[in-house]
Amino acid sequence: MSPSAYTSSITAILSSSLLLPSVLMIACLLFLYLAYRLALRAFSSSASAAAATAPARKLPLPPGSMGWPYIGETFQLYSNSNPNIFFALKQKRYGSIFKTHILGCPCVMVSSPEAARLVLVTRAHLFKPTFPASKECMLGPQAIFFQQGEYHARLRRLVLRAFMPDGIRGFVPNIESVALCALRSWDGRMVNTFQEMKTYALNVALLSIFGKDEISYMEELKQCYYTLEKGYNSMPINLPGTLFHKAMKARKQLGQIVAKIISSRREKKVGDAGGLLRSFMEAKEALTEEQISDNIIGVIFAARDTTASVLTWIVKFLGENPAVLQAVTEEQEEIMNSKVVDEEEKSLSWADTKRMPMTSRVIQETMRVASILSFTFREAVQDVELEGRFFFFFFFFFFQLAFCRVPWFDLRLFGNAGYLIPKGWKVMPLFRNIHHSPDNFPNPEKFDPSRFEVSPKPNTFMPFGNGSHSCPGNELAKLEMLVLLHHLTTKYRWSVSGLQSGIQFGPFALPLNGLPMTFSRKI
Ligand code: HEM
Repeated sequence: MSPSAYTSSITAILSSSLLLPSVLMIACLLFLYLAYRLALRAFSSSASAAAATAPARKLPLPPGSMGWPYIGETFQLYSNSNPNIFFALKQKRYGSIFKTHILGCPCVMVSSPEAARLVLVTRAHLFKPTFPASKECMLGPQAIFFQQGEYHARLRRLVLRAFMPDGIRGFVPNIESVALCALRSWDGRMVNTFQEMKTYALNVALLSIFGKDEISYMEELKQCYYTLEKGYNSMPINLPGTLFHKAMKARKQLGQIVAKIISSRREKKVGDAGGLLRSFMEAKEALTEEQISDNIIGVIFAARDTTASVLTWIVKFLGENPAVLQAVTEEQEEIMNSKVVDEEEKSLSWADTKRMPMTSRVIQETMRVASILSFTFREAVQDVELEGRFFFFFFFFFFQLAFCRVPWFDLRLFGNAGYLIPKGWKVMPLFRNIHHSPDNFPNPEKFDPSRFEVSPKPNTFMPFGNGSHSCPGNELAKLEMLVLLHHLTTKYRWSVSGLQSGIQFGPFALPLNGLPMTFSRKI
């Protein structure tokens, strides 16, 4: 091939519409990679001055302030009854990753979807779950929340087996009975919505744990659980007379009740009652009675206030948004009418609960707006370097070129080359900030279920967490909410008692005073 022919064929290839963007892209990627390496080196050298006193640090700590010695910024966090105000102010000032110091612990708070995913999913092995020791001994040190590694994976398989659709679909008629019974008991009364929803959620949790047939010991078990619960947020002082002491005693009794249920099941060889206990008892690698009871108590704890808070918010939001309530009621009435045979209403089925898209969107939007779990806690098990945003830039740039769009540059992406999270520091992914960011959800304070007609951007909607510790009870939670809402909207109307607005935290976000309401039957 002559040089001129060679040159012209290269020109022809280069000018072809497919290759030119690719060459440009490779050149840009190379350029950005070099820039990234240079930035990393710059950070290393700026940190080297401190290397004589501290271990070599490649990256700086995140921006933020650490407050006073030991107490840190605890007062700033608790000076307002709403901790989200503290988080939002910090985020505005320092960006989506910032450091602070709360209750004697240095913390890094993360509120970008990418950083939260990194902590909870892609590098989850570098961050262990962490709870105050008093909470751990109250719920049971062998409960799933506190575990990592093989034991955690084993427990999680057993819990998921009980709470995945196949494990719970058979419970729909039983959950429906529990819902109808609850609604009947509210009829014509002024009730504290949250307290009533707690009773409903507890009954559903016990059903899903002990199965349809288990009725012995249930009252005793509930009474012990109520005492345990009262001590959960108390000062951890284990002296006779204190709430904490009573709670620890109740915890011991709960363990004994679970042991009695296990042994009576073994004697009777009850096999088909279903539920979590059955899943635990049929584990290939047997669990001890203590492990079973720690996890049963833990699951009751995880299932109850969470679901009850979301249900309380749903009742509030539906009451405040008549058009949405109307749409939900119409959807539910259509299902109800399709279930009437010979003037009798048949039980809901699992398939019916899959025909409730509008109601499901209301649940999703409620979980986003209310974000009842504003954040979760992890602890860095070693020094962890959070890479900068160059990685995301690569991805983004590639995407732009691949789809032949005009590349645009978000300068914030050049903002940093990364941060160091030192070993032992707490790390808090801030779910609520992610759910309330206008970048992820336009007009975020507005209750608008229609936004869920399209799926949210990846990692921006995490009401059930993310990764290996994400909520294994999410299918059950959604199911029990749908069943209750079916009967609530088709058969009852409700109104707020008294002028009360506002939020309380205890520890979940809740309408003020648990939302006192009057419910009455429609016909
Ligand atoms: C609307 C109700 C619920 C919400 C919003 C919710 C939310 C969450 C979240 C965010 C986590 C992850 C926490 C973390 O990563 O640190 C979690 C974990 C967990 N949830 Fe739920 N949950 C709900 C209902 C339930 C129910 C009904 C059950 C059981 C029947 C349950 C059982 C659990 C368990 C056992 C874990 C710990 C999982 C592990 O550590 O591997 N939750 N939940």
